[in-house]
Amino acid sequence: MNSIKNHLLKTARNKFYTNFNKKFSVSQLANANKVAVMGASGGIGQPLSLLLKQSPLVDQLSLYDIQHTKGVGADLSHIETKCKVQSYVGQDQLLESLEGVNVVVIPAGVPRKPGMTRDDLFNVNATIVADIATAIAKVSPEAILCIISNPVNSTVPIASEIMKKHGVYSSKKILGVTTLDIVRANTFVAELKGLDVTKTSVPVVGGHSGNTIVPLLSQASPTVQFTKEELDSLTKRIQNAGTEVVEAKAGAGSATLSMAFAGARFTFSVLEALNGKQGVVECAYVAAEGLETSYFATPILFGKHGVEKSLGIGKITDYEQQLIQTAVKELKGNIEKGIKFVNEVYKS
Ligand SMILES: NC(=O)c1ccc[n+]([C@@H]2O[C@H](COP(=O)([O-])OP(=O)(O)OC[C@H]3O[C@@H](n4cnc5c(N)ncnc54)[C@H](O)[C@@H]3O)[C@@H](O)[C@H]2O)c1
Ligand SMILES: O=C(O)C[C@H](O)C(=O)O
Repeated sequence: MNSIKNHLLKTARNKFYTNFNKKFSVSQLANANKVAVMGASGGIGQPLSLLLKQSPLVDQLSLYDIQHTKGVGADLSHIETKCKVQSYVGQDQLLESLEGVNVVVIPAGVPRKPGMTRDDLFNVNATIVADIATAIAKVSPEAILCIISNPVNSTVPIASEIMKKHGVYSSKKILGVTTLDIVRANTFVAELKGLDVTKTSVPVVGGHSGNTIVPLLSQASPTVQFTKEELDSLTKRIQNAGTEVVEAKAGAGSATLSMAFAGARFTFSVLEALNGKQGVVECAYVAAEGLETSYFATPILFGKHGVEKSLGIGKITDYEQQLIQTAVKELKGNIEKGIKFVNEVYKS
């Protein structure tokens, strides 16, 4: 009886891992990867850590937060996967939490409430991200940073300026996570056009707030035709999807579960490329060259050291060109604000 039960359990478990690995195309497991989640006890941090704990790509998970990490860590550590979990709580353990990590995912900081813009989070989250980036610069300067904390348009320049101050800056390693915009665009386009969502892919470029989110619907794969009305309403929905969740949560925060999914997908892509997989591409908000702003999200080819190269925005329509013009104006201000904060306001 027991052996039948064991067999069934094993089969179910193997099926789960096979499906999970297929979903995230886990193919390279050779390297030892240690991932830190900063803000691990939060609405995003907890489900994100759960997804990372399940992945064979992650050997060690370091959980850091200013509260509750011991409980989250104890809970996750009972899951029967090979990934080892360590938890760190409070400022005193910040540096220790980053020892030996090669990827740091940062969802630390306050979320929006109805009526707020992402930029309204700047006053609180700028310091949180700057403090964490300072610790990374000191302890794990080689690590790749995946920044989720809003306003991403400013927190990525903030982390970059901190690294520059400490003489450890590499534009290849500081990544703003915009994956949720792509996940949403794929979902909404597939729903509208009756496509298989697992085979639908829409690049989203620019930044990560309102008008700066620019879906390139003309580059959707498979190729789809949209009327002007469809273009307007899809673009608007993708740009406002974060607000849609904030309003539905009515004061209880912003997107957490879909963000954990998107954050895990992004982290797995970064890890796969670190492990040597070729051809890994995700959109990300990174330092840009040859564009109108110094940071811009485009499809990025990842490699063993983070960003291998930007694949650019490709051929776009006049409609998309206009969206980009609007995005650029706002992005420039967001970027300038982040740079100014580190150089004129922040005291580490
Ligand atoms: N990039 C995106 O697409 C995207 C999507 C959703 C949310 N976000 C952003 O992610 C952030 C987190 O959202 P959430 O819903 O998880 O919020 P949350 O309040 O549920 O969790 C945030 C966590 O950060 C922790 N924290 C606060 N200060 C910290 C510090 N100095 N060091 C370490 N941890 C600290 C808190 O204790 C909390 O556990 C917000 O800024 C939100 O706007 C970004
Ligand atoms: O909307 C927010 O404030 C959170 C996040 O940036 C999102 O897009 O869901």
